[in-house]
Amino acid sequence: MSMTVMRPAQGCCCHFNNAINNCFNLRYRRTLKTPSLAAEFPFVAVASPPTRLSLSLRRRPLTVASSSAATMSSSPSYDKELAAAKKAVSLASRLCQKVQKALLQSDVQSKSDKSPVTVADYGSQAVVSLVLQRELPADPFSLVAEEDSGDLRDDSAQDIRARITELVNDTLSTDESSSSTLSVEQVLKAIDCGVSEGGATGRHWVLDPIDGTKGFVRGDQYAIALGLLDGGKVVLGALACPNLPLTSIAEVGCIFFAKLGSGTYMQPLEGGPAVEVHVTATENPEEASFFESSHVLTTRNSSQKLGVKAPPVRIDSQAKYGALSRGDGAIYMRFPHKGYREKIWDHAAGCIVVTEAGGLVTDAAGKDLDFSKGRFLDLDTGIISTNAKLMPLLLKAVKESLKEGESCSSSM
Ligand SMILES: Nc1ncnc2c1ncn2[C@@H]1O[C@H](COP(=O)(O)O)[C@@H](OP(=O)(O)O)[C@H]1O
Ligand SMILES: [Mg+2]
Repeated sequence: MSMTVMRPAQGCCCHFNNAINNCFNLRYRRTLKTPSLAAEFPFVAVASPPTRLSLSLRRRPLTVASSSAATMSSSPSYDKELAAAKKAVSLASRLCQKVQKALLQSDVQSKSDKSPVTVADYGSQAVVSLVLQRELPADPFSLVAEEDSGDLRDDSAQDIRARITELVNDTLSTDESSSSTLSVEQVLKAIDCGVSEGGATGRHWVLDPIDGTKGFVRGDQYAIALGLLDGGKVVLGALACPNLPLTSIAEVGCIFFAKLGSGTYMQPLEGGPAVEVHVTATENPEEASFFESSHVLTTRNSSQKLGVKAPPVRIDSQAKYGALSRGDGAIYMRFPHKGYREKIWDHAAGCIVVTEAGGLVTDAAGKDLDFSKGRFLDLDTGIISTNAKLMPLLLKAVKESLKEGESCSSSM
């Protein structure tokens, strides 16, 4: 099946860009609570006939492929791994959506009560671990992931263990290949598979079971991010963004997936045709909108030096990489406080999703991210991402800013 995706005009004025940014900020926030926001964005195109998708604000035609065509045109290796990864993050998303919905509907939930996010974090990790092992039984299994079951084994965590186990069993029962009901111990063991150190040799799955926990708790953006390292390189990624609008604000929930050398595709989380996506082709910094974390604030100086006029679009999690890969914005900058060590699960899936869509992801020195050094990224200050045309300008602006001493952003 072939379709046309509309991309935004490249020559729009800064004023328009500011409007876009403001709308993006709204569009990416609280999609779960206020799906009716669609009415507020008349320029956000809604896909009407099933054979034609319109990506909001885009004018450049793109190649679009159904998921089967996408698979056929890709390289033969890692096909089954990608299929397993997509299934794993999709099922984990279901678990997270269930917990988030209950969390947001609960009037009595105290803001300081971390248990819903804890339950979803562990549950998501267990589901991904179990699905990967079940789908790829012949492969040695190594998982580098954020959580371990240490705290859950405490006597006081009995209820939470039971709740996680129930959620994992409920979620897996929605998949036809699931058979037996798992015990608490089996679920804890699945979580503990995530202790791998990764490294430069062999294959290692890299998982953030809920990236953007702050966004998750607020009802905003979060992601289930899964990548596969082979020989220290990210060779595939599946990035589920349950609250990210798809083609219109009314349709929420996307999965981005990419395999080395095969491009990046976006698909509705609930299933449907996959669309090949590309980063924006804009060359003009004045037209560029940029993303930053909701709580790791980027240096203003760099964007000002670059000539970016639009205010930053703040969203949580690697949903930023997904949005960048489909050209929603042009730049992502991340400058954590001095001494902060970036973890590989916060960037592995997002990185390949952007690079396969034609973008670049580097540290502040312009070096590719190195995922071969274990659980942490070994990098120069910060992470920046944009298209190939803007990257030299962005690197120059960042270097000048760093030289002037504005090396660190504030963390909220
Ligand atoms: N002060 C800080 N500086 C940099 N990164 C931080 C941070 N505090 C938390 N993080 C990381 O940033 C991730 C969220 O990314 P973002 O800021 O883009 O939403 C968090 O992932 P989790 O939410 O999985 O813990 C966490 O790993
Ligand atoms: Mg994270």
